[in-house]
Amino acid sequence: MNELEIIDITKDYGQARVLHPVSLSVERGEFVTILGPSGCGKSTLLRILMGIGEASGGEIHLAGKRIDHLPPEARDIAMVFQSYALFPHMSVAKNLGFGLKMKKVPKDERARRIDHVLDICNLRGLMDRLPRQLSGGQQQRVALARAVVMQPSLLLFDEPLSNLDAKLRDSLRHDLVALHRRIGATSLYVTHDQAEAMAMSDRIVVMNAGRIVEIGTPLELYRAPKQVFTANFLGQTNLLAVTASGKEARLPWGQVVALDRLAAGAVQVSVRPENIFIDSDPAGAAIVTSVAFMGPTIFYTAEIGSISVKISQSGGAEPLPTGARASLRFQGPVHLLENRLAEEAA
Ligand SMILES: Nc1ncnc2c1ncn2[C@@H]1O[C@H](COP(=O)(O)OP(=O)(O)OP(=O)(O)O)[C@@H](O)[C@H]1O
Repeated sequence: MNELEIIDITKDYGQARVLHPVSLSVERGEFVTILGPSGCGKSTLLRILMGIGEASGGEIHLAGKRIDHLPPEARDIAMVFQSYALFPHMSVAKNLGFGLKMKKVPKDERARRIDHVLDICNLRGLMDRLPRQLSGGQQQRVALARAVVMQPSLLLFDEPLSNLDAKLRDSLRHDLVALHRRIGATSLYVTHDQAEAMAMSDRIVVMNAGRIVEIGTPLELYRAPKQVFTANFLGQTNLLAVTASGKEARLPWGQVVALDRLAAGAVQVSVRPENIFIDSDPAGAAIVTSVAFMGPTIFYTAEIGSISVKISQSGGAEPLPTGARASLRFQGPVHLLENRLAEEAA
């Protein structure tokens, strides 16, 4: 059964529509990420879910109950904020107990629950500290524990790791997903960081300009994106204009490849840099225009006529020099892209 149902939620500011009808179902226990660039409407949607922002239309159902008309405290949702939002004058233990006290949870039940989250969030030794006596990563663990201790039907995360350095972010990312699985929570996580979304999520919801562009598992969206926006936003890609005939198309370097469905005429395909192989070839159609050695990978750009192609090669080959002639060979799936957003905007 779906734990969360968002049905045709819209948001208008005066004449400006910042959320077009957005619908999304999240299953119980799922970890779903909303991924999109700044200004796409992620925070607006989160605020509406939380009840701190009002929708212009639509419905929200959580655990079988309609909640969009309820105040935040009656929604059974807990949120972890980017800024931690801990009470500065309260110890860790008091921060964890505050929400439970407000909900009039009996004292012994409170103590039991706090005891449990201190363990699972690895905070046992810090329970008497004030927030200012904690590192950023520790504060974020307290913020997470404070949400988890409420045992909500839904956990919301608003870019909770973006204030931390890269290394800490990686390890907290891992802890957070492990905790989500351990407590069997249903989680909706908002980020603009595609690597974070790929690493953590059961499914990713790609948003742009107030609309859901595409929904899928990280693997589906990376390997077989349907929309140009998704192909571009998740990792690096080459968007190539090709001419299709039946189930075949010719890539700019002359190679004929099979398409995943029938098409005719001018179409766009997404070809990932790691699916193109480059070889030194004095008679090749490509000229290497840049080379960046990154340790395990070499990134190239090569030109074929007026088309520039990105290639990434791993496996320890000797880098080709700039200016070298080369031949390119594609291996992997070729997925036709639709351009629904451009059509809608037109
Ligand atoms: N009070 C407001 N009045 C008018 N427009 C607003 C208001 N608040 C937000 N917007 C607009 O709504 C759109 C969505 O904003 P929102 O904050 O949800 O984006 P976001 O995806 O969360 O971006 P970021 O990652 O930068 O926080 C933006 O175009 C923003 O300018």
